[in-house]
Amino acid sequence: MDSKRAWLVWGVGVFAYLIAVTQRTSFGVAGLVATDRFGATAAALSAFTVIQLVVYAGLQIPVGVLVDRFGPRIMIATGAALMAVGQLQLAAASSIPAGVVGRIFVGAGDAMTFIAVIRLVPFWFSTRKVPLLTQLTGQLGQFGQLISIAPFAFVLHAAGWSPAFAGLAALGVLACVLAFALVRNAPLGAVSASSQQGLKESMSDLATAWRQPGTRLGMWSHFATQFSGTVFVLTWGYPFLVSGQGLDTGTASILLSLFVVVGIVCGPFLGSWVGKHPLRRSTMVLAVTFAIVAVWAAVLLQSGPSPLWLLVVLVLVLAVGGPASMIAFDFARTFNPSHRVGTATGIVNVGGFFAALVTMYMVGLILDLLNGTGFSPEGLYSLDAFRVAFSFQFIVLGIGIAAVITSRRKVRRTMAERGAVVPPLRVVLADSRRRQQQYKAERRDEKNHRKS
Ligand SMILES: N[C@@H](Cc1c[nH]cn1)C(=O)NCC(=O)O
Repeated sequence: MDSKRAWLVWGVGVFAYLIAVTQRTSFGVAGLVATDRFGATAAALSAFTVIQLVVYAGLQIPVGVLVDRFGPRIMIATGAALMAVGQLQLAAASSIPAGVVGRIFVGAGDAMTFIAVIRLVPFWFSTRKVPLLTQLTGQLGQFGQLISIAPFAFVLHAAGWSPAFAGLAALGVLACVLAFALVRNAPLGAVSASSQQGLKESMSDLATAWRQPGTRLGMWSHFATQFSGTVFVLTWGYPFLVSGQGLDTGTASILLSLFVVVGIVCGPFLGSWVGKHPLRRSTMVLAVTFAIVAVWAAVLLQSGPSPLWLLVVLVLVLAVGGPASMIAFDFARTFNPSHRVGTATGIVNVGGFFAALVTMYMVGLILDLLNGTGFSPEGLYSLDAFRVAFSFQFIVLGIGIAAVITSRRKVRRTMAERGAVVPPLRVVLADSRRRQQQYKAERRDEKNHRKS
């Protein structure tokens, strides 16, 4: 536990996840070049990202079961290898179907990585460190986006399509080799991170993980906090900022890069806060979700473009949703026995990505419908059209908030049946105020006593 070896294993895991995020986000950066190469329309191009995400989200639960069955090492290495194959296929592809096949491989390999990497953390580190390291894993991985935005984009424009994607495939091979060589599922002599159970037992574990209210609380927490930022970064944020709000492309790109910075600043804070206040995790999830509702309301209720400071606040709040969504994995870990954590993590991870896919699709659909009916003379990506289309998020946020509150009630009831009662927040706050006053009064008395 907490040994040098533990840091090495975790470091390689984080590297593999960072490379997975690079592979995931690389196609977004290549949009314009892809239009020329495949002679594709915008709709056909968005299919690349949507299909990749559908594969990713669809594989979360089977992959979670496989992580429990075979352990993280083999899953991380296989995931990296699949992504390398996918990027090689894309490097060679010159038709849309061939390109989509490449992205399917990338989505499948990506699906294997994150769940397996955060599964390593509780096996290698003491319980005290786990929430912080889980956060750091999530946030450090997001730097993969910056590799897509800068070095990958540079190679793409300087050397061309095939060398750029072949380069990404090489990074995948490197991650695969490092994972095979250096990652071990658990320290020597510790309970193994893989189990010998068959399909029947795995299915029964899946059902048990789903029935556990803490797993569902995690899934809904992920659902509520993560989707709005994911939709913004992966699809509609850039056109909203540039065409809708009238920002120049440089400012819009800087705002989108802020996501990574905010995550790395807030992640450790949220991680240590969760470690200190495990009974208040869902309160933090709700606070962040309400902040997302409030900031979207403030932006979408403006009759014209929002001032820049408000757009910066929007991006900051959406970005905090990333670290807040990592709290969801803490629920999966603490409410399930270790042999079922991979399965529970897979269930949790479906939440945010499912909500993001539905929202991406619905925003596009509403924009198309409004354009078809001539709602806005300024065209498909006008601010008014975005204001209507983005309002769809309030429905998804509302569902998320209601589901978090309902599943939290269920979790607390189950805990109370076992004798662990979670006191209401107002009682805790009143108690802490009373203790502070008492402490101050005692200090005052002590001073007076010394003086006299
Ligand atoms: N919550 C995210 C990770 C994250 C952290 N900050 C911003 N995003 C998540 O669910 N990750 C899963 C993955 O495969 O990336």
